[in-house]
Amino acid sequence: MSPTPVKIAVTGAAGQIGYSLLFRIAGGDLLGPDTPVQLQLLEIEPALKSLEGVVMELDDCAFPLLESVEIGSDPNVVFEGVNLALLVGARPRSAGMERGDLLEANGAIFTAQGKALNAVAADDVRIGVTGNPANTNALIAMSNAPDIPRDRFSALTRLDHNRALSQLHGRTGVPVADIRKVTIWGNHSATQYPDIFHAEIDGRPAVDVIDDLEWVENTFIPTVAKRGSAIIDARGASSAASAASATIDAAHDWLLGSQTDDWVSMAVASDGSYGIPEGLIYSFPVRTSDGSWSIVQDLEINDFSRARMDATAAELVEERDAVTKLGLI
Ligand SMILES: NC(=O)c1ccc[n+]([C@@H]2O[C@H](COP(=O)([O-])OP(=O)(O)OC[C@H]3O[C@@H](n4cnc5c(N)ncnc54)[C@H](O)[C@@H]3O)[C@@H](O)[C@H]2O)c1
Ligand SMILES: O=C(O)C[C@H](O)C(=O)O
Repeated sequence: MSPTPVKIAVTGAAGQIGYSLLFRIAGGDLLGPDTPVQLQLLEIEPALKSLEGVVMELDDCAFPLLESVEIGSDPNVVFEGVNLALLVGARPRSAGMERGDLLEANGAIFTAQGKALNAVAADDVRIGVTGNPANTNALIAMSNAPDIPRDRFSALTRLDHNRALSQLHGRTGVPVADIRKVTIWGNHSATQYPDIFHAEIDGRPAVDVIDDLEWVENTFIPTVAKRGSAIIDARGASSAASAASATIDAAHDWLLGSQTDDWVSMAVASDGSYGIPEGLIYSFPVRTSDGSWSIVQDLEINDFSRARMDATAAELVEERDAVTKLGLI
């Protein structure tokens, strides 16, 4: 008997990330080669025609695992029974738009989507937020879905984690598979803190292998933290295929588990670990297994790390205060 199909919702499905993400999911990259998937795709009304074209292409791939595709613009219909919701669609920042305007525009989207998930998603639903500002969008969705346990929400910092691995590989030549225990702390923004003080490269402490704290502080950290902007400058559009790939990595590891001798970075509701205010959606080092995650505990935090972890937490507190003032949470 073939396994039960998994219903996966993707929002912003006609967008750039969607154009990579949907094909990877349908090809089995998220849940493996034995699990059929049913895609339930949400877009705004004006983008539905374009999404129809994407669905024609999905059909034309004849993916053996893709059981069905439904599209629509009403989250209360599209989220019906979903086991996994990947919230990618968001309003991009346009010229002259302030951070507060972006929070407000996206706040409306994530309020409605949180309520819809609360009403119609499956009991085992997991929700991954990629659309920016990802951490605070996840906070808004979580706050508007009181019946869904808080540990079912996460925001994407896996792209930052992967970027950190790649930079360390570039510096040392060691394959990314042999670089472990890198952490992204905090917000998916330029204040994030990519931390290598617990990392291992080829089984040795990363700081010993790198042996250049000036490079860590002035090259590694800013390169990872500002990589999104560098890609926008180069491509004229924000990262899409790499963001889709990280969205897949994050959901795959969440649902199927991550390696026990490593960890991944995921922005999840803080339980107060490491002194981070309770309830903030903050990126921590986590271990995952079978649809659950736990924050890696008892890492020693030096003064250099503490200052950066607190600075990115402060930005998230500001964002939380702004959306609280707007009545979104
Ligand atoms: N967390 C990360 O690592 C990361 C990385 C890259 C991009 N992003 C963010 O991901 C988001 C999507 O990026 P993209 O390149 O695909 O953008 P895009 O503009 O190409 O696509 C976004 C899509 O979302 C749709 N959309 C807007 N409002 C919607 C709503 N209420 N319901 C459903 N769909 C809606 C739009 O119609 C559009 O098709 C952006 O917010 C971007 O900043 C996050
Ligand atoms: O869309 C952006 O602002 C950048 C994006 O979040 C990224 O990290 O590539």
